[in-house]
Amino acid sequence: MKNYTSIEWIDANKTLRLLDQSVLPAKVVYNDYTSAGDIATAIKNMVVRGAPLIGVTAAYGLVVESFRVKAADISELADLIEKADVLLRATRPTAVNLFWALDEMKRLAPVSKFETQTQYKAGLLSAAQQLAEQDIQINKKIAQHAMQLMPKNAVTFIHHCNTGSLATVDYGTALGVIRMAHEQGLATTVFVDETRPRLQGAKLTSWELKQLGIKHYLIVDGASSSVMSNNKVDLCIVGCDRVAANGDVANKIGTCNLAIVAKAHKVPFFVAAPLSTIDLNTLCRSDIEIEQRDGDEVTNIDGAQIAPEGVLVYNPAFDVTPAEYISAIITEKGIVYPPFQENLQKLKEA
Ligand SMILES: CSC[C@@H](O)[C@@H](O)C(=O)COP(=O)(O)O
Repeated sequence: MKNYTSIEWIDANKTLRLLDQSVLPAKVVYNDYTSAGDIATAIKNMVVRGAPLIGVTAAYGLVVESFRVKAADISELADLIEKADVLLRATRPTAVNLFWALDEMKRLAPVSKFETQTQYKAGLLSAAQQLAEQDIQINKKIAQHAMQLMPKNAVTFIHHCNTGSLATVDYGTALGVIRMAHEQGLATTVFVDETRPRLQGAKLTSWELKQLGIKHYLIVDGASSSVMSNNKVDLCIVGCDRVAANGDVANKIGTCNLAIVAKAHKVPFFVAAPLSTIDLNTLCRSDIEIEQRDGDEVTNIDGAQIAPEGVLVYNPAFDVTPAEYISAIITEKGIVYPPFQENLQKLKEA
């Protein structure tokens, strides 16, 4: 299997290399970035996407900016990094990993810790590298914990959006679970929601599963009830962009529909989430800002208009699945079951 890296630091020219996810699977294109402004645009335009990858990319946004700008002294450099931080925070509002990663950069590499600009830049780089490396280890731990939820010999999943190597630094969260099930020898089948309007399932998840050699069927989002009626589906598994303190889960639009259908068919519904996605400061679903995106995403597919000119479009990029539809949340520290309010708090404190 060829491994396409979603993100790579090129130290020789202080450049961040990102796989352009907006043109996959038709083209495999890497773009190099040397400014926080261009990285902010890449996040906004979904050249990179997926909550954990957005966070790590933003962290590197500060790093490239530190090498790009010319500051008179370390305090001026810190001001310029702060401006970049503000710019990066304004890109996508729902995935809490973005804010978490930028907060982590301040915690791991506070300017007060350094005397020179050179030291500060090296500190920012090392912090971003730490976040990137840790993401891979966390994903593998999530998958390891999830293995206890798998049936013995064969497993059939329904998966929504893309949560694989492309949505993370590597391995993936929900797709990492699927990948580990396959690696451990279970006969693995995945029904892949195409995930309108951006088609992350059709374009990205099928692409990843194909490279991993995992059997999968691409389905339209509305097919999940039919699939659950006519096939033995063991479980639904999704990633997420933010888990509120009460266990409500924000994820790609359509996740809540899938969860409701799963409950009606008595199919367990699991969420794979690193601790960085659990935000105890967000109390419940009404506290989560849902990103609204351009109507063109709905009226056009790959540049071809499919709806009448001027049609009104409502295009929320995410929905929130109420906690009562979620069987468990799988984290790197273990599996959290209801009551989520109490158990998420305990997990974060442990
Ligand atoms: C491990 S990725 C988890 C989520 O970020 C993923 O399910 C998702 O909703 C991605 O949305 P996207 O709009 O493609 O960034």
